[in-house]
Amino acid sequence: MKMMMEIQDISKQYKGKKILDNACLSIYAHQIIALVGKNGSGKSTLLKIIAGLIDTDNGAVIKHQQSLKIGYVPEITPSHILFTPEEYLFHMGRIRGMAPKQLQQKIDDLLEMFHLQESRNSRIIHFSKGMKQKVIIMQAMLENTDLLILDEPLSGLDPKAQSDLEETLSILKDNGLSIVLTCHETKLLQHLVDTVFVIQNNKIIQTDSFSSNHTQHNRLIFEIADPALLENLLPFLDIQQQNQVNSDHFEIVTVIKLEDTSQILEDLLRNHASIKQLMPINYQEEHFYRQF
Ligand SMILES: Nc1ncnc2c1ncn2[C@@H]1O[C@H](COP(=O)(O)OP(=O)(O)OP(=O)(O)O)[C@@H](O)[C@H]1O
Repeated sequence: MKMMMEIQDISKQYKGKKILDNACLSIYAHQIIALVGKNGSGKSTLLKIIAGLIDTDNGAVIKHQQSLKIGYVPEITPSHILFTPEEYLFHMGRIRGMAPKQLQQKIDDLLEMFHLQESRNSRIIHFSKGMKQKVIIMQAMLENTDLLILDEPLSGLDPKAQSDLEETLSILKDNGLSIVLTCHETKLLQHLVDTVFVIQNNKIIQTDSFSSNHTQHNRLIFEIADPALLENLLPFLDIQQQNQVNSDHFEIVTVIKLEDTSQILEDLLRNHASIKQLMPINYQEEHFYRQF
C-alpha cells in the first residue's frame, strides 16, 4: 500500500495543557481511518493538524505525495443555507477560483455520486441533517481531492442516514480517496473503516483493523408500534438506540446473537414489526468502542 502522509512524533499543547505527545500515524492510499477517543482527547486537534490548519509544537507532518489535495469538513454543519446545493456549490467553487464550466461538471458529478440530483433545486435549509452533511462534504470535494478529513460525520444522523452516508463514503474510497474521520458512534462503522486509532493519554494507539471480523452477532434494525411488545424478547436484545419515528412507530437498533436471530425475527414479525436491516457484526469490537 502506498503511504500518503506520515505524522511523526507530533506534540501539541494548548495554554500549557498537553493534548498530543509524541503521537505518530501513517495514512495510506485507499484507506479509511477512524479516530476514536473520549471527549477532549484531541481528535479534532489531530484532524486539523493533518489538514494543515494548525501547527504542531514538535514533530513533523510529511506528505509522501506531491501536491496532496486535502478536503476538510468541520464538525459543525451550517444549517441555515438559503441556497440550493447547486447554487451553494457553484459559489463555493467560484470563490476558490474554479472555472465555471469545469465547476458545473464537477457539481453534476458530485450530485450524482451523493444521490442528490433530485434535490438539486431545493433549498439546503429544508434538507435533512444527513443531506446537509452530504452537501458540506461535496463542498470539500469540489477540487480534486486525495484525502478527505471528516470531523464527526455521522453525529446526529438517524440510522438510515448513517447507513446512507456510510455507503457514499465507501463509494468515495472505491473511487480512490482516503478518508480520516472521527467518530463516537463507531458501532455502525465496521463495514466501512479499515483501521481504527484510539487517542488515549495524548498518544495515538492503533487497534486491530475491522477486516478480521468474525460474525457471531447481527445488528438488527426494525420498526415497531409499541416497544412494550418486546418485553419477552428483552433478554435476547441488546438495544443500542430507540427513536420515535412518529406518534405510533419506534425505530429500534439492536445487537442480537447469531443463534437467536431466527427466533427473534419470527417473534418480531408476529408482533407486526417491520425489519429494516439485518447485518453481521463483531460484538467484541462493539463492546470495546462503547467505552468511548
Ligand atoms: N483553540 C484552542 N484553544 C485552547 N484549547 C483548545 C483549543 N482547541 C481545543 N482545545 C482543547 O484541547 C482539548 C482537545 O480538544 P479537541 O477538540 O481536539 O478534542 P476532541 O477529542 O475532538 O473532543 P470532542 O470529542 O469533544 O469533539 C480540549 O480540552 C479542548 O478544550
